[in-house]
Amino acid sequence: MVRIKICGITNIDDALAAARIGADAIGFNFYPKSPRYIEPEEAQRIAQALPDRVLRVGVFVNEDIARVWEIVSEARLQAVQLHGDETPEYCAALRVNSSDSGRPVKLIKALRVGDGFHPDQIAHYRADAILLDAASPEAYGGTGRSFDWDVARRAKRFVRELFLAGGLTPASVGRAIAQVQPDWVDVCSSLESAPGKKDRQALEAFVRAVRMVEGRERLI
Ligand SMILES: O=C(O)c1ccccc1NCC(=O)[C@H](O)[C@H](O)COP(=O)(O)O
Repeated sequence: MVRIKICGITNIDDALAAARIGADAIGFNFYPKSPRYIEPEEAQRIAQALPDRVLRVGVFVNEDIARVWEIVSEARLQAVQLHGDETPEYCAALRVNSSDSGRPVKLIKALRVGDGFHPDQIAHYRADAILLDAASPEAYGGTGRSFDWDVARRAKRFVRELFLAGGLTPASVGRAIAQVQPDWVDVCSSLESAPGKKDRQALEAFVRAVRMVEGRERLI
């Protein structure tokens, strides 16, 4: 079963709607330059209103490790998504410090697929999961750009758990799943009516498209 992560949640209405419609994970963005930035205190308030089954993920870009753990603890996150230029050494150091949080926190390393990408890179990261996103000169993520899914398909054998991201839409996600067979699909901008604000119909259409490809559309 492919799981669904809805990223860039900034308000409780969108969070609860995403959970109700069937999201398996919610992403909170703690990169101050993102139009989807959320204060840790607000993320905590939203996180505690979500059903337990929904994974709370914090998205970070080149953040100081101590600050990452501060936010993990404050917002009671269950996963950290590193979406910047974090090195394998940074990931290893973050892992060592993870014992400070007193509970297991999933580490997701995002890699951007552009000209310089090679699946061999993946082996260098001690992460629980790898997220593949499109590279862009303009922004680290949330760009709505996609990349050649065949790269993701080939990279899958190097990965314990794969998140497929980058420009997925209700219309394209079915084909992406069929081609790549990822463990997760991750989506942000195609479901927005404005940056940081999700569109209810698009959310529903996305979840329905994922369930359809699995041949088990549910009533939502
Ligand atoms: O969404 C952002 O603004 C963002 C900014 C900086 C780093 C990461 C960011 N988003 C991370 C995500 O997980 C997005 O869901 C992923 O990049 C896919 O976005 P989209 O192509 O818009 O579906």
